[in-house]
Amino acid sequence: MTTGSDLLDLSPVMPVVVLDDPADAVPTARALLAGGVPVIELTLRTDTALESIRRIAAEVPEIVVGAGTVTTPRHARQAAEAGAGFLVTPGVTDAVLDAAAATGLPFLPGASTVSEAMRLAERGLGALKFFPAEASGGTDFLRSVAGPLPALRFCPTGGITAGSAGGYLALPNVGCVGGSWLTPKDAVAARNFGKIELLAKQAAALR
Ligand SMILES: O=C(O)C(=O)C[C@H](O)[C@H](O)COP(=O)(O)O
Repeated sequence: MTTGSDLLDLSPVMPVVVLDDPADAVPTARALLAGGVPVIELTLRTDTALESIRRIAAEVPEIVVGAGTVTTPRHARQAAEAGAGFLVTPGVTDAVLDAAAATGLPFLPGASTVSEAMRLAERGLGALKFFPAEASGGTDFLRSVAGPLPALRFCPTGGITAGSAGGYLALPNVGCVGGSWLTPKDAVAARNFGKIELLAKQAAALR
């Protein structure tokens, strides 16, 4: 896997995962894999996220582990050092773009307007995270941009549910959708990894 576009083809759903306890990282990754989802995005919203990435990269090599919520150049460097296989950002700045490019990792930069998408395309980035998807026009936005920007592919994320994912995945410019619903907080807290596996199985069958 070498490009952002390859990332969009790994699974219909990119699981966006917030973990507080790195002890949950490996079992969560294994549950997703067992359900047929071979990719996991650990958000850098918790202090322990880098340790979770480290553990998954070392102990579950069959899953592609990446870092989400990359909002600073430092995040990009730290995630790469921890063994992340890809980076995802909610939006971009020039500094974050440069730092992400310097890691050499496949990268999904966030965009929510046509101008942002065009600027990223100009830098050779053709696979984008459309965030926040529901708040920024959802499937109507994606249908509209497919006309003027037919080469761009998206991973819409933000407010998408098991129920609304299918509508996004039916669009030709959507590679996958991102969502946190595969790893609900209560299931992680209860260490109910069977529930995560079941949700992953349902997500894997979406396309
Ligand atoms: O953390 C980030 O980098 C983000 O951009 C935000 C997340 O992608 C969304 O919060 C996904 O979460 P849900 O809306 O619950 O599916």
